[in-house]
Amino acid sequence: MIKVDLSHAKLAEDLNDYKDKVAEIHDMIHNKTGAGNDFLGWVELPTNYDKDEAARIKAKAAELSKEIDVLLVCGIGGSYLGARAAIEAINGLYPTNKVEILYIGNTFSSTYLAQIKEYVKDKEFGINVISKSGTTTETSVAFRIFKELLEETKGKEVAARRIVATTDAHKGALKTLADQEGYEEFVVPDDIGGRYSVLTAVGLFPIAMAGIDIDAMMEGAKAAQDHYNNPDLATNDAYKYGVARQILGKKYPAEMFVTYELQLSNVAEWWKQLFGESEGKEGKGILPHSAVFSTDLHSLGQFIQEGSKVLFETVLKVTKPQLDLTVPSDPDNLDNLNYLAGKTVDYVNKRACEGTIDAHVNVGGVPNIVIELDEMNAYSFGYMVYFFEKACALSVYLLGVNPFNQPGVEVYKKNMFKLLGKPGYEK
Ligand SMILES: O=P(O)(O)OC[C@H]1O[C@H](O)[C@H](O)[C@@H](O)[C@@H]1O
Repeated sequence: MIKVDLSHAKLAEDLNDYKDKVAEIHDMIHNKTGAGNDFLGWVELPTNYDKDEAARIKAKAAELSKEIDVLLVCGIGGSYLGARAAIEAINGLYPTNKVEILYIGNTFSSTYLAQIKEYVKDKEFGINVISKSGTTTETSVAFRIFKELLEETKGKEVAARRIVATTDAHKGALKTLADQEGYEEFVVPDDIGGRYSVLTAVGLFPIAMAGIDIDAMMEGAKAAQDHYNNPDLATNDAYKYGVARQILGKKYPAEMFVTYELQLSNVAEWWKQLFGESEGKEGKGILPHSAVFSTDLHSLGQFIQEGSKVLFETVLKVTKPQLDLTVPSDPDNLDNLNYLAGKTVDYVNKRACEGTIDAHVNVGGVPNIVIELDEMNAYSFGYMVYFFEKACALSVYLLGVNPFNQPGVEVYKKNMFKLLGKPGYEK
């Protein structure tokens, strides 16, 4: 399903030197003995996720899909990126499923929110409000605005039926509100942090609303859980990737995650939070960056090829496209393109990928890690998520950092609260 190719990575160290350390960290993860060990619920989630809740998710999604045309997914960071990554990667950017999925709660941009308000005001819409803490300000502000709109246009009873809250099982403002209003509630497990939560209700409900098979996604994740439950660096590709990026990280401050499909740009955003928030602390970490090729080769390609040597690339290559087209033959051939007639567009895309890797690695001196995924569907998405989660935990432990906290995120919030006059933050 996933193959990691390090033949273009130009590693300055032997992977094998990390064998013992990796086996040790594998034990730390599985025996929960490392820093942040109360956030390791994702490790066995594909096996022991709440099946009753999954059934409720499917039932509510089926029921709500009959009633609404637009679902507003109201969350930020780990509370929306995974769902968005999955929905776009699997359904594409112009999907045919009945319910349109839009994202709010991920910004204070008044223009963005006002435009969405205008767009949905005469439509049949519902809201999935998602927040582990239940107090994130971006999410709370957007939810208040759209809850009011829904209640005003449809009445409180219909609104309560069309609002689904995904939050902590026991505490937080959103939990209190959901209990009081009688919303359908789903749970963010205590032992799973936001950036590791896509395979919980956080991701599964919006993904189900997009018409995607969440059982297949969890089966894919389970296959990856079994496959990567293996301390042997020589055969565990998730660990190979985790180690390789740390070896490269000693020389290069940035890692550029590259895909060749526009619909994977939010997989990159999800990946950036996963690695950036897990690793960027104590003055350490590789800056996670991303690009979609060949699109960005026409903007960033020059820098990558010949600019300062600050990055290595991690290329996610999906072998089989979901759809394909053939370049037509043209008798006049005025555009001189007949040499491609009869070839598929994906054939061209793959040659662009091969040519770019060769140019960047062998001419530009930019190391490439290539991660090959055979296809993109619900099953393989679940598999891929688990692969990156496991690789991330290993990689960040290898750096000597707790992968599961994010103390730095609070600093801007405190400043903002002070400036906004939030009670308790005045001085
Ligand atoms: O789910 P929430 O509690 O609303 O949090 C949403 C996001 O914002 C926080 O500030 C954290 O940095 C993220 O890790 C989290 O995913």
